[in-house]
Amino acid sequence: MKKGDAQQRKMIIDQVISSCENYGFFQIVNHGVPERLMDEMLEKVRMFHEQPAEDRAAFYRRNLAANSSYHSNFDLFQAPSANWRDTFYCKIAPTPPKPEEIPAILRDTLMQYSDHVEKLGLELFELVSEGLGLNQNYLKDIDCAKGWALLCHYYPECPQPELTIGTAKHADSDFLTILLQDNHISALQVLHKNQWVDVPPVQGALIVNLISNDRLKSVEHRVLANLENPRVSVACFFHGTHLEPSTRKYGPIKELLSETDRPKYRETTIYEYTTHYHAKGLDGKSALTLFQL
Ligand SMILES: O=C(O)CCC(=O)C(=O)O
Ligand SMILES: [Fe+2]
Repeated sequence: MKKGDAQQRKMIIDQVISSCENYGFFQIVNHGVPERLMDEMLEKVRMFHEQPAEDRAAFYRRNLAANSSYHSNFDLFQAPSANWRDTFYCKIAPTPPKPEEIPAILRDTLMQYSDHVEKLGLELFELVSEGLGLNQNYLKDIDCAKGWALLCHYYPECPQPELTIGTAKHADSDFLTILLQDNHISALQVLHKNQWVDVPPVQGALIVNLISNDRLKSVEHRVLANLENPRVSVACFFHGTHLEPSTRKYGPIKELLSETDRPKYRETTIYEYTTHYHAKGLDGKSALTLFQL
């Protein structure tokens, strides 16, 4: 991902775009986030979730507008079924968290990891803008990279995994997700041509999802529960202004539309979209349906 070599950059962009067009995600290894830090992040997330309940309780809250929260199933009261997972959620930008909003056991590692992810996120928005034939700063200029949050998931081992699910089928609610998954357990699946396909962990790799006017697929995915061991993952959601009030409207990018490529969705604000996504919960249906034209 080094800048400079124009031909190499073009090749990376082509791969990113074609992978997103065909599969809705891609895996990257040469991303600038040190492997040592990725492993440390997964380990610290595991340690946080495996502390005695009284040490975790201070962070327990269900308010998704809070700067940080620790909860089991953000959509517990909305979705038709619960997922077998707990999550520590922390907003990173535009306003960085106060130290006391992050559990001490995670604090330093989480901040170091987020510095690297933020740089990678910005670079990915540039590459994707360019790949779509837009100005390099297009997606950044419309605030896609303005706000983001980190979700530290923990999927406890499950005595009867066939009766439940780690994360129900969904497409992410943000512009771009950077996912770090456990090195030891293959549980993530993506829906490709109506079939669930495993995305086994690759040492040192990060997974990236995107959303768009159906040109770059917003891939549907899920996580299976498993019997043997707890599984840990860290999802970084670049979701713009999220639940903060903003009147900026988002819709299919006008510069990419034509007589033959008409808008498939109406415009909406990030607030409206996010509120709808949360109210619906992970019910297996696409949140985009409401906005379809
Ligand atoms: O745990 C994972 O690997 C995926 C989590 C996920 O899909 C999400 O947070 O949206
Ligand atoms: Fe997801």
